[in-house]
Amino acid sequence: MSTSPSNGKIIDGKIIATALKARVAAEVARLKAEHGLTPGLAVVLVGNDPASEVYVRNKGIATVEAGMNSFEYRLPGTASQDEVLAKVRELNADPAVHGFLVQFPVPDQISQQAVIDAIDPNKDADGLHPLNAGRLASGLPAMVPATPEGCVIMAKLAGGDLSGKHAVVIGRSNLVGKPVAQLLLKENCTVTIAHSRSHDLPGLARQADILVAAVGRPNMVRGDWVKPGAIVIDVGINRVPAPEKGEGKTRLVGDVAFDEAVKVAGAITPVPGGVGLMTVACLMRNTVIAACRQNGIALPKDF
Ligand SMILES: Nc1nc(=O)c2c([nH]1)NC[C@@H]1CN(c3ccc(C(=O)N[C@@H](CCC(=O)O)C(=O)O)cc3)C=[N+]21
Repeated sequence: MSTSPSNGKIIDGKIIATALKARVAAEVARLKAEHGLTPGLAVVLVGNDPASEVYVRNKGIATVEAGMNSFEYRLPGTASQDEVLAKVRELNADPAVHGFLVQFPVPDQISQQAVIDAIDPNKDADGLHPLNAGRLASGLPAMVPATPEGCVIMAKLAGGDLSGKHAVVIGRSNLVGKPVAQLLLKENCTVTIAHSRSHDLPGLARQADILVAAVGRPNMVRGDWVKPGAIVIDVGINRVPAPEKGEGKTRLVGDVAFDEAVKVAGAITPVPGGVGLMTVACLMRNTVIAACRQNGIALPKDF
């Protein structure tokens, strides 16, 4: 990417995601012109969680802007697991849908894992199916989860070659912590996965050349957890009360106490305007990758 990745030490997710989405749109145009193929992404939303509504809308807009077909399916919050699985099987069989995801969280009566397991691994836009997780861990071609991919793209733009650097990932979820650790390992980092039971989290974090915070606890990582000059990637998206904006208002904060960490870090992603935007851009890219694999079309090596 030719665009500057950062404005001083703040890694600008808007600039990087915009450049990636433009790259995706160009590839979509080529697929249409040369192969008559329009990639399609479907999103399934169960219930009407307000945050999910925002994300699903953003994904739909980005899909259309990239020139792809966007499909949105809504099921009531009372839907049974069988009803959700029936929708998954329908999308598995729909030739216009090359990638899809079921937006999380799903209501309590539905098993998130059962939903993931039912998705055709080739259409698994989120890269969460155990086959894709295993393929990633084995160094095989896989659908890669979008948020972790976005984290690593940002870290590389800020830090160049990551080889030999110590990456400390705080968080061990299947959605972010584990896959981001795998991707950093692929970049030849020395990787530590830390979590809520780790002894001396601040001490572990201070060893990091690349610190990834993916815990879901607002402002948990303080300025004195950051090694001077480290690259800090903040995956947290936490809504907290913002009385200064008015009664009942909220604002978005990450897992990192930004105002403290920005003084110490060499580079840091903001929230909002950081990793979240890359999640959407990488999801667009995944849809193109899935469409090409399903149709035996080769992508440029640097895509
Ligand atoms: N199956 C599934 N796959 C997901 O990838 C998935 C999911 N479920 N459930 C929820 C999380 C969260 N997520 C985000 C996507 C975009 C932004 C995003 O665009 N953020 C902007 C704006 C945020 C705002 O203003 O609300 C920003 O950070 O600047 C954030 C978060 C995808 N997730």
